[in-house]
Amino acid sequence: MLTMTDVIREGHPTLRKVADPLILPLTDDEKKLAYDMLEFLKNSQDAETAEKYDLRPGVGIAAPQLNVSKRMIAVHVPSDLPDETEPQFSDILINPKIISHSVKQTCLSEGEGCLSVDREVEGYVPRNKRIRIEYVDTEGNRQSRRLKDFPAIVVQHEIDHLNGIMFFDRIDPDNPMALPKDLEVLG
Ligand SMILES: CNC(=O)c1cccc(C)c1Nc1nc(N2CCN(c3ccccc3Cl)CC2)nc(N2CSC[C@H]2C(=O)NC)n1
Ligand code: NI
Repeated sequence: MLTMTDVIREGHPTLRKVADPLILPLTDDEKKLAYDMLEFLKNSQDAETAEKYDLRPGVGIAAPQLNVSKRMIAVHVPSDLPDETEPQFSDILINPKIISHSVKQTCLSEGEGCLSVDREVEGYVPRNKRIRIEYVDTEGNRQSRRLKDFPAIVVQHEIDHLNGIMFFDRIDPDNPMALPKDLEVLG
């Protein structure tokens, strides 16, 4: 299983590289990494497992964060409804692409965290409120999804990792709490 020792941190050059597209079909190693990434997220969200293995909770992770410069991300966003067990969005996205997006922007009211960033970075991270993405799943099938709000923020944060972009690159250095017009703060 993956633990925090497998996650590279801010300053590691791989986090600033543009990752390579994956060639299908995935090799067995690539498939195993994909499943391990999704399992990491689920483990990190389970209080007992997270405590036992010292995992930081996350809802998204990108292969470059495991020092694998390939265009693959895993996302596991639980439902925010208490009695709902089905996640809002959970999948492994191979060669994901944002096909289109809303003009409207959004951001998390509490700012963003990242498994590769061991410090609190204040400030709003403006992102598209709605996105349409296309990707290939681990079985090689092309998928198309429309996402909005938190799941959309998470997928944009992880796709940024595939392009060497860190969330704090998107915070206005002069006024981190600046709210661009047409931006709706989430949560
Ligand atoms: C600096 N302030 C903050 O971080 C911040 C501070 C407060 C609130 C938010 C909302 C913040 N922001 C933020 N919180 C998250 N989590 C909330 C807790 N949750 C979680 C925790 C425990 C069990 C299950 C779960 Cl589900 C895990 C996910 N995740 C992200 N991001 C940014 S997009 C990728 C995603 C990611 O997975 N990061 C590791 N940002
Ligand atoms: Ni991150």
